[in-house]
Amino acid sequence: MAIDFSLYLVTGRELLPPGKEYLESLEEALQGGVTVVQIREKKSDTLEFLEIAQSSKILCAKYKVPLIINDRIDIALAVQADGVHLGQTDMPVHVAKSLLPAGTVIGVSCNDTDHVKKAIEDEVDYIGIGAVWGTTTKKLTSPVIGARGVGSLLQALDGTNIKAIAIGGINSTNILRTLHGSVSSSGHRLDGIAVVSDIMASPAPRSAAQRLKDTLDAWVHHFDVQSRVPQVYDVETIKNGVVKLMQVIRDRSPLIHQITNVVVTNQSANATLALGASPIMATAPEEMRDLSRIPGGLLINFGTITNKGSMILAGQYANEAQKPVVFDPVGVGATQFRKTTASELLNAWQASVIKGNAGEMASLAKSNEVQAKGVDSVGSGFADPVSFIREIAKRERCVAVMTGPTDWISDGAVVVQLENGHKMLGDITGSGCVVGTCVATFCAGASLLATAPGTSPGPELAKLVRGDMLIGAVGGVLALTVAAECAAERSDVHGSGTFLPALIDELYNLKPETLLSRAKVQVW
Ligand SMILES: Cc1ncc(COP(=O)(O)OP(=O)(O)O)c(N)n1
Ligand SMILES: Cc1ncsc1CCOP(=O)(O)O
Ligand SMILES: [Mg+2]
Repeated sequence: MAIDFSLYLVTGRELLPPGKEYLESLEEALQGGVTVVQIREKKSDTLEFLEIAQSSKILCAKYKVPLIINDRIDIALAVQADGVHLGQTDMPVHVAKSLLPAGTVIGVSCNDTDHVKKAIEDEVDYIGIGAVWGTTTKKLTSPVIGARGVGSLLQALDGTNIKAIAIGGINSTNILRTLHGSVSSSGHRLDGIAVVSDIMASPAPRSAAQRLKDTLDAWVHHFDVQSRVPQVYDVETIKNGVVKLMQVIRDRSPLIHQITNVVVTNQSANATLALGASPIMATAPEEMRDLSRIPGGLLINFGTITNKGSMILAGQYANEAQKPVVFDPVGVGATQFRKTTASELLNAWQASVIKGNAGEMASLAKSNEVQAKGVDSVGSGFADPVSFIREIAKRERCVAVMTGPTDWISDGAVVVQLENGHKMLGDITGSGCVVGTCVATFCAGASLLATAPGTSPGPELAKLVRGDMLIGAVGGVLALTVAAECAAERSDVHGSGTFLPALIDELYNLKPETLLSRAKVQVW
């Protein structure tokens, strides 16, 4: 039978809030939009499990929602359930199939690609991928895999008709990030999400289910619309978009929260001010939530990793607030600690933009084509930067920026090539970090523009953040590189010592017409 897996409720009677009856809670959840129900009774004896399954079946039938039984083939047979869900240590699929009537839906749990390969061989109907996030509902025996981990398992399903849902720690605040971040590079997306506590522990299961369902439906709609009508960018649209953002930043002075490294804190804050925005260089975990509530953007630069906990919290809160998160993985290839931390951060939140030099981007992509020495990139870069940057943007589900003598920016579809800048940028410390600051500032401008009163969220909902992050990224890079050209041409600049203040001056005085006339933009 064809099942709508979009909102899959797994029951957990032990989580019911005081005063809430199980069947009352289940009925409200069904009214809220649950599309499939799995009865999971880990502590009940057989008779109790059977009775719960029978009464649940009657209720599910009333709402025409299929019923699946967790673990127990005998109970599934006894209540004529629509399906069973089997874990890696439960009854093997081929045995279950031999016992159950033909057409019974079979789902299995998968935590790695070997599980997925086996599920394909076993010709199951769906897989439950997880745990995606941490959960207290079940004692986990395998590590959580994050949204990016779900994406690689989804890719292993390419070419099959097997449906996929994610499970583990999913709730109304992280559902969008789960859905968005788990789309594979090949474009394979989840068919649904499964939850226990977000619905079962709620005193208002109808609204809890409705909230999840509304987000799911909106996301699927935007995903489909977006893939059918890709955004069209040409050079004029890009340049005009950037100029518009310059004005928004100066008019509305967004707050740019920056967790950055000790080397560049001062010049980053000054660059932010020079563009007309307002910097706050805050690192205490206690203030991350409050800061996320102020419109603007977030920059996470891990040049000196001393605040990992705050980096995780700040990004998660920014995702919740649908604010841009710009990630600058400084020197990511230099140490194992940096590699692990980058992966931890990218698993904890969805970046809107990732910015790095060729060495840093190569390390993130696990490519050996470009090497790095410390925080610097070595050699002449990628043979095919257009394909490289497009692929990494697709894989990380965000805008990717690769800086260097030529800057490359992609949203996974279009690639923008920028040829501005000056070699003196390489003579001062932290110029790459300041590019990150400028990108975060322009992305914040893009976010303010998109959330202006009367503006509908539009397809940006699917990007986890409102606003055009591609234009934001291009704007940030162009502002700094054009200002660098102007600074280097000044007669009062004699070397790197006078270049840095001149660069801040030129950012401060940057005129739209200067940017428009100097910008060397090409679109691929
Ligand atoms: C939809 C869905 N996915 C995964 C699981 C976990 O099943 P399993 O690994 O067998 O663990 P238990 O639920 O039996 O503890 C699930 N139940 N549902
Ligand atoms: C059954 C199961 N399998 C993997 S995680 C999980 C529990 C998910 O519960 P919750 O949605 O409350 O995190
Ligand atoms: Mg099981």
